[in-house]
Amino acid sequence: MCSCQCTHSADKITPKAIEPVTADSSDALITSTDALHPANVIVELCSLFYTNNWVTGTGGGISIKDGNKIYLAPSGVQKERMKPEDLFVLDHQTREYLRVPKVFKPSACTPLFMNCYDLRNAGACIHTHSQAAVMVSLLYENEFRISNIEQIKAIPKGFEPGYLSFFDTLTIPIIDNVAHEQDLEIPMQEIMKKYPHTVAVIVRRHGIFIWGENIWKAKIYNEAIDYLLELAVKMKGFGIRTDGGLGSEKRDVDPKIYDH
Ligand SMILES: CSC[C@@H](O)[C@@H](O)C(=O)COP(=O)(O)O
Ligand SMILES: [Zn+2]
Repeated sequence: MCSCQCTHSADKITPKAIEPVTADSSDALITSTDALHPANVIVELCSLFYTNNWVTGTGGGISIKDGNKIYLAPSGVQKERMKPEDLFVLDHQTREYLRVPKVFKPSACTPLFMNCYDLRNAGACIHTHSQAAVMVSLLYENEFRISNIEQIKAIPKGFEPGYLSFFDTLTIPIIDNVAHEQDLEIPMQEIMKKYPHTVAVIVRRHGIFIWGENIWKAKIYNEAIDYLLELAVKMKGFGIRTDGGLGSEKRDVDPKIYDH
């Protein structure tokens, strides 16, 4: 019975909202002298990615999962100035915040990072506003495909253990952007189910989401994929095919003509 003495069954009672945990009482979650603590790694990598032009102007974000705890960069933060105390910590099972920073709101990327944890059992997710990803999303329609480039070998096959070979084709799906980033949650889930082997999703005119078993794998995938995206844009500029074929690509000034 519920507390109002009515006949509602207890299992239909909405759980009482847990009081938000203040930053003061939960600083231990993000305070460590260990450079490999997730809070310190997120700060380090956000700063590094800023210098690569991947997360400038507050765009993009990084999240790391450590056991049941999910560490998230906050919304609207200048990534190169971010500190461990700016981070959110979320309990994966209960979806309750274990820690909220004093000033920042949760990132709009949060539901998209949760997609990676829920659907792929990822250990970390990276979102960048890479210009190469944006350019590729304008040059390819539904998929980015590239083959016969050495750097492909840094990307996992996905369908079985091991990495792609030089002659394999790396395929990354592209979805359309929406007005509010959190509304990408369902389209991203759908494309992740349609491409069960991919470690990344490109969002047209926006950027890219990349995940991995842990943050260091995700970092490698992000660097390797961005290298391939940037290279593909240059290759297309010279009319060179990205599928490994030797012939020139048909050049067309109509931006509606996409590669296949
Ligand atoms: C430059 S604003 C970019 C945001 O709308 C969003 O795309 C993004 O990547 C970061 O969202 P945020 O809520 O600031 O973590
Ligand atoms: Zn974004």
